Amino acid sequence: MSYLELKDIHKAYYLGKEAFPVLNGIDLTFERGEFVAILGESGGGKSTLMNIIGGLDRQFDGQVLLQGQAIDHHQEKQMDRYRRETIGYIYQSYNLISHLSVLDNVLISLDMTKLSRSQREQRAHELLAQVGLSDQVKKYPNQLSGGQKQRVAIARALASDPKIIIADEPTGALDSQNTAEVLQLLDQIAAEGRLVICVTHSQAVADAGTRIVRLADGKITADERLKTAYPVDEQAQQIAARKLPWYVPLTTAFKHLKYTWSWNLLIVIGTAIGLFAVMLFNGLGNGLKGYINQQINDMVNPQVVTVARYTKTSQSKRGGSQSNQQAQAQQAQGSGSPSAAGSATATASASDTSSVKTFSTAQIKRLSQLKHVSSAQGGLTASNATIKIGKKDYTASSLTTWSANDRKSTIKVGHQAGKNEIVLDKSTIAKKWSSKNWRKLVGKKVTVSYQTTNKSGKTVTIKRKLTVAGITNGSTGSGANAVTYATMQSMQASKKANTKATSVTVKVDSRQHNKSVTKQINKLKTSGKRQFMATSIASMLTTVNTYVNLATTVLAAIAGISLLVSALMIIVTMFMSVSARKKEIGILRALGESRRDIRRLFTSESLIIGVVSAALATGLAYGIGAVLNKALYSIASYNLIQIQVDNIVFTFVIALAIALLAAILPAWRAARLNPIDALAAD
Ligand SMILES: Nc1ncnc2c1ncn2[C@@H]1O[C@H](COP(=O)(O)OP(=O)(O)OP(=O)(O)O)[C@@H](O)[C@H]1O
Repeated sequence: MSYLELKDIHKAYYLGKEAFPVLNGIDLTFERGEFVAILGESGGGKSTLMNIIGGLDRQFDGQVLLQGQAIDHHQEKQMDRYRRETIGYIYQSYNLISHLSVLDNVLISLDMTKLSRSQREQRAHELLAQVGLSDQVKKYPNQLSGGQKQRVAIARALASDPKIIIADEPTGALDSQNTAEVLQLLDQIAAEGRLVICVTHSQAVADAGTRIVRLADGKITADERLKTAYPVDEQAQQIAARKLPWYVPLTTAFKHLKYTWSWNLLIVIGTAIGLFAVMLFNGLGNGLKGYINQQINDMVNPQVVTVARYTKTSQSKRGGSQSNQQAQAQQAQGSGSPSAAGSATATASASDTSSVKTFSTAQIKRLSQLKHVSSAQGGLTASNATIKIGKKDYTASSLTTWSANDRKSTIKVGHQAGKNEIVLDKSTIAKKWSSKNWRKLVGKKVTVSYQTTNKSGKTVTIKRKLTVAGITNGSTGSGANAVTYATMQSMQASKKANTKATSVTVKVDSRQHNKSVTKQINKLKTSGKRQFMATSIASMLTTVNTYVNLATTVLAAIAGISLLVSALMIIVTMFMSVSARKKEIGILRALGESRRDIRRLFTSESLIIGVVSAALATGLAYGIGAVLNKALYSIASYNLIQIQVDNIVFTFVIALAIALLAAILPAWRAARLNPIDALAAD
């Protein structure tokens, strides 16, 4: 049984339906230790035969048997394995990978062996020393002479310890001295017990071997033995082969990107700009939400639910929408913007504390006993009060009782009102009194008066001298001009007007329960009738946040269009890369890499571009975000751009998704390339 046997090999190339026969029934046997020259004229079919022996060509008739076992050329995986384990190629045009160093060109083949990393490096160095290139390992192929390149190719062909070396015109591009050296190396390789098959049209080269096979018109015309084959040590262990580990295409991709870094940098910058824009808008969304929340929380207590009595008439007149409910509740409590409070006067609060439904003590108690409620406090409101300071009158659109909803932080000077004291609004009262010395109002006595109806329905004027305890700057109007509940009750009582609460401020034990407490209160019924109408700042915040989210998502989506451009850029780059690297693909396939390995190589390149772009985008977003925050701080006293971890994660996920999608087609195309066509590429 011969080591390698060719049985009745026929091969024809087709142009359309027309067949051009190249090999017309080749029968040959080869043994290890032989250095066989296949000699023939140009176009005689030598390379075609080598591609069949080497497992690159699968379209032929006949059989190739290795140690008596027929190789199934239609089984892709078996062929990959055959090339990986058994065959080593040496080409006329060297076919080194230009972006890998001399050492890496040899290591790329060793990566498909089971040797450890250090053993692989050691073997690569030994092989390069064997071909006389110890001092050239760090160079790249374009820094070598032709003879040196061919010696690197020989070292690479031997790396995985294959038993068959196929050399296709290995000396075709070399001068006589390099030719002699390469032939000597090939002879040494045969002497190691390998089968060397060398294609040539030079008789001198053929004479260096142990046997000459002549090929003409697709047939063997002569088979001549010059020397006996070298003896073979059958006991010698072959280095075990393995499939290419997943990380090797990744590192090869990285090396290629590094080699062509200037071009790739442009792609990375282009992609990063799109990602950066999306990230910045998301960061702006976070900042705006945070800012709005902070502003609202500064003015009102988010742990508070404001309750008014439910009235059906107002409900049906106003359509009963939630916003109207809110308006009514706010009106009863005296909150809402100053203008809103003013317009409310025209409808319900003109009747003030007399016609607005009031709360009984039992009702307030009922509210205070609800789940997650820590306290419930009644409040009164009067509209269009007159504040007389000295001899001048000032109009306060509302006078309310200070509640848990009012923030102490809104008191700019002075303190909260105590008994027979009042806090006054800064812009509508204090600053009108004196734009410079408004602070001096604290401690002064003012006369507060307003009209209301008493219990018998008569209009009465309530008047009381109060001391200014502080000045507030609460732009919501609630608590802008406020007294204590007790003070207001005593003022109302002086003219037999209503002293019962027209609103109740309910304090919730934690912010999360705000919504559920609001719901609970709205559902409370007595004799089947709804009693209360609750509203909370938390629901307002939710609405505001929804709008901000919507706006920033739209902005981020617009910025996201640039990501499409990024994706196209990566696709184009990958397609160009595949076209430019056809030869490399052919070399890797000839070395035994599978289609999957080739797919991984190009997908890895795309993914690396994606990850580096996302990293650059993150850096840009943080850098430019910080600059913008500094510039805008004077306006809002808040960092308006807040990039969070989830924004970064989102950016990386998007970048990887784009890179992956962009890589699919080019990587698929690369993997589908016919290795012979790929090797023939310029
Ligand atoms: N892909 C192909 N499609 C069509 N014809 C082809 C193809 N490849 C090779 N041929 C033809 O097959 C014949 C044999 O080519 P092959 O390359 O095997 O010859 P060769 O003996 O190696 O020649 P050379 O010494 O010039 O390299 C030639 O006539 C060539 O034109």
